[in-house]
Amino acid sequence: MVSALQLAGLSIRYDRAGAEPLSIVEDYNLDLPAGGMHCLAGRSGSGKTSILRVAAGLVPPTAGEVLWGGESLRGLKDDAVTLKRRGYIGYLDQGGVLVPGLTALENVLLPAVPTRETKKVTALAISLLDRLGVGGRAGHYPEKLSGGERQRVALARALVLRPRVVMADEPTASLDRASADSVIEILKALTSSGISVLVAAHDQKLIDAADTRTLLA
Ligand SMILES: Nc1ncnc2c1ncn2[C@@H]1O[C@H](COP(=O)(O)OP(=O)(O)OP(=O)(O)O)[C@@H](O)[C@H]1O
Repeated sequence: MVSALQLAGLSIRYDRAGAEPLSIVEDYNLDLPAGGMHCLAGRSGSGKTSILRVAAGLVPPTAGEVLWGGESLRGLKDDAVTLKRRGYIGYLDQGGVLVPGLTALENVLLPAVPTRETKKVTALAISLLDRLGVGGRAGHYPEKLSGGERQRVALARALVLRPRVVMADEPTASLDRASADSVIEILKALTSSGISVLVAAHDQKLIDAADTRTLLA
């Protein structure tokens, strides 16, 4: 069966003026099946976000390749990667940042702006907010939401285009234990519906919840 996400022989290196390049990973491999959950763990600065960004096709690797559903991103132009990403990857930034002047529902609808299926997408956005337990907050602005609620709204936004793979950067950071636990439950529920999850985490409970993990040095 084709992996939902594959990182093959991946190297990520940053050039540094007057110093040796900073190597994040060298010849790193990851095979994430449909419905699998993998966690990138490691100290702050070990490279979790760097790997997520490369895996999401936001930045090309120094070497190696990224494959989504068996299709390599190598050689694709930025526009083509962006288009492919829209239908395939849902990305949840660190901190679940929302746009301040927009309601929770409007934030969730943002990735769908270029689509013409407004009614259908709005119905899906409302049902996602409901399922994530923040349906009653749809009309609220981000400053009126708790950290846990903002994180769920950001997760609904990452899901609104029905991605096959969700990538989440420390989705439980800065949440109290109860909110963090419910985000973990939601991520596990996604995997039960066949969505693959790649997370970066410090949170030991989230690390333990994953099927497989990489500990970055
Ligand atoms: N574009 C870049 N150019 C140069 N160095 C970078 C770049 N992006 C990240 N780095 C460096 O690479 C290292 C890894 O950063 P990264 O954000 O991937 O780590 P992280 O494990 O996600 O950290 P945290 O847990 O604090 O979020 C850090 O030393 C960072 O300063």
